[in-house]
Amino acid sequence: MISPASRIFCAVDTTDLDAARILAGQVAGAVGGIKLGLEFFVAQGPAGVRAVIGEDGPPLFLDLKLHDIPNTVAGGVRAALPLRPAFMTIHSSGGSAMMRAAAEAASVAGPDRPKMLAVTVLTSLDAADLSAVGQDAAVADQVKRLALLAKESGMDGVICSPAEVAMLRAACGPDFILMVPGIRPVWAAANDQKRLMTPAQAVAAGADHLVIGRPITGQPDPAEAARRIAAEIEAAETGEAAR
Ligand SMILES: O=c1ccn([C@@H]2O[C@H](COP(=O)(O)O)[C@@H](O)[C@H]2O)c(=O)[nH]1
Repeated sequence: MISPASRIFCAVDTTDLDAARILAGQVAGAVGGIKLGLEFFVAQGPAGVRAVIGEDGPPLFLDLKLHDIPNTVAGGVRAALPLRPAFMTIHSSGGSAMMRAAAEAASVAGPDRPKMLAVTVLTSLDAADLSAVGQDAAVADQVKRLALLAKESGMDGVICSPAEVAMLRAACGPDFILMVPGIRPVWAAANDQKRLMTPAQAVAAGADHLVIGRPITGQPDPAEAARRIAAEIEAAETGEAAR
């Protein structure tokens, strides 16, 4: 069974290289991997990623959320392969041809290729936000539609909110990876996240991995916060097993 700590990818969202290295060092051993995304990558680029992860560092989730025409996204994926990410993201709303091109580009790396994940509906959006951009489907229906398209288009999994995990696990099967942000322990602030649940609820619903930033990185002792979250997941899992 996958350990609670190894499910957690800590989102290191900063522009500062030293701060990122310190955070990654602090949470090493308390989480399963490090997520570096837009904010860090724009500021520090591939060299910064290498400086944080190192040669034999933790699994890297490179969350660039690529969204462009198929040729450009495929080029972006190929350019990221030397960083050896375990996971990469593109936007499912870029469409099937874009996702297929990305999957094909990743496959060049062979068995060590990154697992390709498609963002469905950002966890910061609710029904009113979707409606404002012309999408009047219920959020869960839109997430399901995009996840099924992602699966058909060769994606290994999706990014979804914890609220859609149980539904997607049933719709997409046991092997489709569900990487889940919008995670908030009861003791953490929601910030800009709108579709959220606790870590224990997300894992109980069937999430494979949890992406957690501010509830860990905003604490005075990030490692202690990560361990606290892992303990909450473990308590829920043990309780479930005992029932
Ligand atoms: O729908 C999405 C997709 C990605 N994210 C990313 O996850 C982390 C969450 O950070 P918190 O501080 O725990 O809110 C962040 O890096 C986002 O870019 C997401 O939140 N929602």
